[in-house]
Amino acid sequence: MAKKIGVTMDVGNDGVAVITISNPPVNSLASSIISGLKDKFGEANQRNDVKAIVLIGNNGRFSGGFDINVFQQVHKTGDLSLMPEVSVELVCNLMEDSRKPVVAAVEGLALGGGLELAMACHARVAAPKAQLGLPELTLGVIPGFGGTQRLPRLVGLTKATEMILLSKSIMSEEGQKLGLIDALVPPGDLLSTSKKWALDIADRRKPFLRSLHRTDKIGSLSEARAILKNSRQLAKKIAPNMPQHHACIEVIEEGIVHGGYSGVLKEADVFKQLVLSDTAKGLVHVFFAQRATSKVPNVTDIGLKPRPIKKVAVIGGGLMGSGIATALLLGNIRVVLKEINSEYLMKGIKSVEANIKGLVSRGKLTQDKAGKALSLLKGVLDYTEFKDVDMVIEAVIENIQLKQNIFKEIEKVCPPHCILASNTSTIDIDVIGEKTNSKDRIVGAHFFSPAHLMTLLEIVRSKNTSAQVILDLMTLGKAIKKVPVVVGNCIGFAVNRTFFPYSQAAHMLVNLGVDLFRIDSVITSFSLPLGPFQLGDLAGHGIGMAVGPIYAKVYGDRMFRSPMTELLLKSGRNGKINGRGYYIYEKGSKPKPDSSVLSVVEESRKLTNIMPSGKPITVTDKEIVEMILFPVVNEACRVLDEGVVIRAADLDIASVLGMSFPSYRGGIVFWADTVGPKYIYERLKKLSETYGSFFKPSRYLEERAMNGMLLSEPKSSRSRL
Ligand SMILES: C[C@H](O)CC(=O)SCCNC(=O)CCNC(=O)[C@H](O)C(C)(C)COP(=O)(O)OP(=O)(O)OC[C@H]1O[C@@H](n2cnc3c(N)ncnc32)[C@H](O)[C@@H]1OP(=O)(O)O
Repeated sequence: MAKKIGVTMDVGNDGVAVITISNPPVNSLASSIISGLKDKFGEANQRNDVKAIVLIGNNGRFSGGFDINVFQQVHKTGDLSLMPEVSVELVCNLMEDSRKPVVAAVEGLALGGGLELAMACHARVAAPKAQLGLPELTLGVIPGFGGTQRLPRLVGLTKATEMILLSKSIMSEEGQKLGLIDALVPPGDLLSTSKKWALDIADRRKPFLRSLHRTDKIGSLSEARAILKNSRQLAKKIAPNMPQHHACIEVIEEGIVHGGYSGVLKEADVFKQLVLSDTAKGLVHVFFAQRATSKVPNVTDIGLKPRPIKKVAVIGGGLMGSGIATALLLGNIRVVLKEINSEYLMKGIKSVEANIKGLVSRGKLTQDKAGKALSLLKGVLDYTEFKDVDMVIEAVIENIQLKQNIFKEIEKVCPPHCILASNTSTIDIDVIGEKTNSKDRIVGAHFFSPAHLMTLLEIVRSKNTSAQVILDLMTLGKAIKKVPVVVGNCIGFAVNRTFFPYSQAAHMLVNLGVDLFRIDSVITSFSLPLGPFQLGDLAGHGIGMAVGPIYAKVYGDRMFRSPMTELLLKSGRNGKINGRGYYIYEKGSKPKPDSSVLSVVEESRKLTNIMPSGKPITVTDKEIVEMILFPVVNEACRVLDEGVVIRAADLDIASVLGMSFPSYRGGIVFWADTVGPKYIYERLKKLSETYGSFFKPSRYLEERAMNGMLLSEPKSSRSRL
């Protein structure tokens, strides 16, 4: 069916013009919609038969805001003139300053520019459960249609700054309590009530309120300054490396000090500067990249329908198994948790309960929902319950033989339609299923720890996995609020494989004489939440030892063999699990660098003996970032070259959600393209000449650098240079 895009106006006998935005699926404000709105509001203002106006969105959604595709066009071309003039021309002049009252009829959602249009109306009538918010900061910009000025005037400065800085949306019920929504009515009454409201304003039965002119919720200048001081502190904490939060506070302050209209003008200026920032480019890329992961060639485009998955068995109640079980339960899926003895089973169930309790105590889950989730869990010690499960997720230790045996057993006890998944983070899926006759229903379901909190789900497709199984798992992933990314089968898959050089490079630097705590601090300043050593502590060093040989077997030509992990374990430090690693972990306090670990470091340095002339090397912070992250980019190039991901943007999303690579840098490949493939290639070449093959540029990187191509360009495309 063709999409109907445009703005229509119907004028009724009652003298109300209903202006409707149609741009499926979310009625985003594309340039054509904006010019349509200008035309229709201009016409409504002129026409003598129009007394009042109602603005509504088609198909139960008011508007998802300005068309983010336009940002992408501006980023590609650098041409700011692609951004239509909206804030003054349409929002202030044609809507808010109109002599005819305008009422917004809000249903479904009013986000970003959508809410901003609604706030410029003289009243807002909403249906229940409509989502209202200004999420622009998540795209690296600020609200640009007057939202920075009107929201504080409608809900008060404290609530407005919280909603804008945290990009937190609210429901229309809360909106009504705050004064953002004037009336809440059933969806069936939305249009009629809005029309009546508009006529009531026109006939002076209700007040004709212009949001920008209001001052009743702003408070005194000193109160406002105190609130903005807190907001600045919040911004420093949540977004130390991003410009839009601070810029937004400045713009809000302008309006408080010099009046709303002055604020609107400053907002427009700052908005234009921010649209072109690297932060906006990275965040807009992430927005589209995340949505692109749902499009998997030969899976989502061949007319298959997902089969329902209602009951899942999880094998293993350790950290991963209990986390996966928690995620499934929270998604209303019945879970059978299997362990090998009652002690382990009790431990697993307790972990699930603790995960759920944690969510309740942090206010993320109601007691009611927690109870419902736990009622869906059943612990078992044998396979009886497996006879009617739709899927099994194996989450035992990384032992190939053990996994092979489990798959051989479950193949016999599960129904033929049942999906057989492994949560391995490393082992080849084909090898795991080698001893079965069910290769088409064997798949990797790689969750990231803690599995009930981390949103990435790597779906590993072996050469035999059927398209139906992939689609079913993608659908399940979405149902439990994960972002599924389909990847190819190889040791480490997309994320762990790309990032295996991360800790190795850090180990090399330490062995070359660089302070390990400095490395962690430089990397966290780059905005990764944990440096490589603290990350190692969190994962537990035993894991590193277990998977090291598996990686060495296939990627041995480019590995740095550091004795440090083994020495660390020998000295009784397994990381956070036992309270000691590179850092000391005590309940209730932040990890503290443990200076006594330096004796382990010294021992390692003696064994590797790689410091030039026995002296520590001197490096800048920038060089530390490059020596740690360029090898990661280099491995990402191999992942792209081998087609482990469908598109480069998938690896960006996987790195953001699986490794917490800063989203404002757009993900690992996007960031590398921003830095420049040629520069990265030249730096790696130089480093490999000095420090060996660990840094040797990959063929893919070399080709891209030589041909002036971006790493993200699809293989077939030609260089523009
Ligand atoms: C000047 C102004 O102040 C600036 C702005 O308004 S910037 C825009 C502010 N608005 C936003 O940030 C909202 C962004 N969108 C969303 O959060 C979510 O899409 C949503 C809550 C609206 C809907 O979520 P959901 O139903 O899960 O659908 P979702 O898959 O995300 O989106 C459906 C489609 O709409 C597209 N879309 C959503 N919002 C869009 C927007 N504002 N512009 C362009 N496309 C948009 C998505 O890209 C997706 O396209 P696809 O099907 O081709 O992949």
